[in-house]
Amino acid sequence: MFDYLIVGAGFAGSVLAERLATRSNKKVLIVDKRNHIAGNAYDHYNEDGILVHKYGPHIFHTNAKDVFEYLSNFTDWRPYEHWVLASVDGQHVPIPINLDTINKLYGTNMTSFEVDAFLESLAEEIPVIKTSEDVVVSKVGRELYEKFFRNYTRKQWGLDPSELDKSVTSRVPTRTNRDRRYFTDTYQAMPLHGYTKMFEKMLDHPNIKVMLNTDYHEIVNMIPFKEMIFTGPVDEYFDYKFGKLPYRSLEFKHETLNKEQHLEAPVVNYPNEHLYTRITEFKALTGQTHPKTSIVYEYPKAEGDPYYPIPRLENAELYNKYKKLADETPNVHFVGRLATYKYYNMDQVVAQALTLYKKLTEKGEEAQKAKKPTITGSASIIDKLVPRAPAKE
Ligand SMILES: O=c1ccn([C@@H]2O[C@H](COP(=O)(O)OP(=O)(O)O[C@H]3O[C@@H]([C@H](O)CO)[C@H](O)[C@H]3O)[C@@H](O)[C@H]2O)c(=O)[nH]1
Repeated sequence: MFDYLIVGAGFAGSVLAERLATRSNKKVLIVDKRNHIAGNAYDHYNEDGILVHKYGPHIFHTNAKDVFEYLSNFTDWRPYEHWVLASVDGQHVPIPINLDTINKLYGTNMTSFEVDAFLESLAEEIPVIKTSEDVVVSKVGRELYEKFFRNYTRKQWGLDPSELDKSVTSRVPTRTNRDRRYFTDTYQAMPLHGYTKMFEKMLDHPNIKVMLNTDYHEIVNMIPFKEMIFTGPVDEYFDYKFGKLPYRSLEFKHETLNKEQHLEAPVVNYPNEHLYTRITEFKALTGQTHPKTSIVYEYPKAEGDPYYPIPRLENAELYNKYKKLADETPNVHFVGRLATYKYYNMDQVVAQALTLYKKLTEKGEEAQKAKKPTITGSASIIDKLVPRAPAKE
């Protein structure tokens, strides 16, 4: 009998497996359809010996000290601050838009103050910011919106930014200084030996059994367990009872080139050219030295493995119906990007999983308390006399 069946060995499932097994001494079975752990963060050495991210670039960044410290139990880190160029008007310029972007694009030599005023002169007044178009147009105006955001977003999501929630393009700031970083979080780093090695360490415990190449439907009625943690698409779990939740998928075209470096930046975005959105050069992220280099092109598509929940009102309304059902389903816990239909970054998924772990242990402790005899009161006396040992790491 397993205490928990965990469906999905990505961040959400693996964090919970690790906590439940090592902190609460629970017996855990974690299953994954794919032939590997680590979910979409899976990385591996390709046939030329270059470390690549099979499912596109994964760059760790967080402001949450507890999340960073938690993951640091399983990996050392390589400090890495991500930066990106966008191919616009035949030039490669920094994105997020900053002082250098504007000067390069317009052939000017403006100061920070001047760029600030320039952007303000372009910005449109939008009383209530609702959509991803509003976010950008209200900060930098329509021309820059069209150069950098409109077509990229159409490619990436199959929707116009005016049809997407403001949260999508709000992920990319606008700056009037020369800061070229994609993220400004306190902790920005890549796992020194890669994500898969970090996951291997998380799941390396006698209480955890890992079953790969397994759809949970194949085993759910054969293997006894007490509770389930589900990290797959929530609509799939409920057999699409209310209809399909839309997800955006990606196709990755990996290539290895016979030269040391290919791109000017770790990632180059292509808002207005090509069918792909961006190219990533992995050695720039991992710091690996190698005479060849590996890159990946990302082609967004509607069908295929679900990668991105699509943030817009009608989808949130449909998800809420599934959420209600999920909340009413006893002994099944839904967590992660697909199961809670949230466009979360890796650190947010880890935080969500740690929060669920806390909730599960509190629930367990309450159940234990409820089982205690009520008439003798001896347990509480013992509790007072014998201080509890601190929980082991
Ligand atoms: O040039 C651009 C860039 C972005 N957009 C629009 O903004 C949306 C959010 O962008 P981003 O946060 O980069 O999206 P994504 O989920 O793909 O980010 C992950 O990729 C890496 C890294 O950023 C790669 O450089 C990182 O690990 C993740 O955060 C985007 O969907 C567009 O709608 C735009 O229009 N033009």
